[in-house]
Amino acid sequence: MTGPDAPAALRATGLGFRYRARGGWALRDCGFTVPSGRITALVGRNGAGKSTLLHLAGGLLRAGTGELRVLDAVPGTPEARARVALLTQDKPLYPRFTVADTLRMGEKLNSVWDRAAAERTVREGGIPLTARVGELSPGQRTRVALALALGKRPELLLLDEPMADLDPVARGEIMATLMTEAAERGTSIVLSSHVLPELEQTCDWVLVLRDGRVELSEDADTVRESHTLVTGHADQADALAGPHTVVQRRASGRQVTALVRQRGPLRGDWHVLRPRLEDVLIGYLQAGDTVRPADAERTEAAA
Ligand SMILES: Nc1ncnc2c1ncn2[C@@H]1O[C@H](COP(=O)(O)OP(=O)(O)OP(=O)(O)O)[C@@H](O)[C@H]1O
Repeated sequence: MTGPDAPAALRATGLGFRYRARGGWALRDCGFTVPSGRITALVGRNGAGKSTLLHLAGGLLRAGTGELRVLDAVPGTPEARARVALLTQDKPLYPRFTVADTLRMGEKLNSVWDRAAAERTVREGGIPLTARVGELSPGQRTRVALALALGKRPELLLLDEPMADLDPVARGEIMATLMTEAAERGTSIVLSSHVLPELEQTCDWVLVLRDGRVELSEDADTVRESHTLVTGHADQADALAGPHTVVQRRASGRQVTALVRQRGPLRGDWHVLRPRLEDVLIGYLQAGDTVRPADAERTEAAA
């Protein structure tokens, strides 16, 4: 179901998780909503918490604090398992099975099964149904694992770096398959990836994690439109941290370049560029020197 009454694909409140009772937090105080029917780019640097979030959503881990819901269901319950498919990075498949055996297993394990969709995904990669899984390349195994996930006809498809070991042609094909899934069936897709240019064309929602916290969960067009890349004389840099949020700032001599979440007109003499989604995401990933309005106010108060 899509539309305004559709349940959110993912909804988190105060979500936290740590792998060991006294270990660090892999996710901390995460609150966000990803609407259904979207293709979501889950982005963050290594160790940001992307796999942890997907494993929680897929029911492989249980939330430590707070709450996570998938399509309004508790992850890991029979209701959620029937509607959600998760493709993990390790893609667990039986190496002794042939591809045909693997798809037959998918058919047996799932109450809904679309054999044609599963076989098409495999065939598009030129993988014979008689091939043994253990003798496939990592990219070919990815395709078989994806065929299992798609055959299940999930309402929510969670993909942890699905493109990592695919060749460029296969990446394009898989992206096209995912876009068709979303457009024709309203499937919600959340995919983690480090390949930002590929996300630009495909994704219409972005979820950015940094150090286990949510930095951004927003419509991709809104993200593009609300950010600007500005360049100008460093003297006027302080004027940026007024109503705006300086996501990232880089100085070079007397010039400063900043990615700004703009709220209202800019004061000062700035050369302004509209960034690509990729530029905005990189800005958030690099944002060690973030200056927010609140930070600026604290700095001013302390001065
Ligand atoms: N099995 C585990 N045991 C203990 N700590 C873990 C485990 N898996 C992940 N972590 C820790 O949890 C944090 C989040 O890791 P996670 O794998 O979710 O990040 P990620 O964003 O998926 O990273 P990457 O881009 O490298 O795949 C990291 O600090 C990591 O060291």
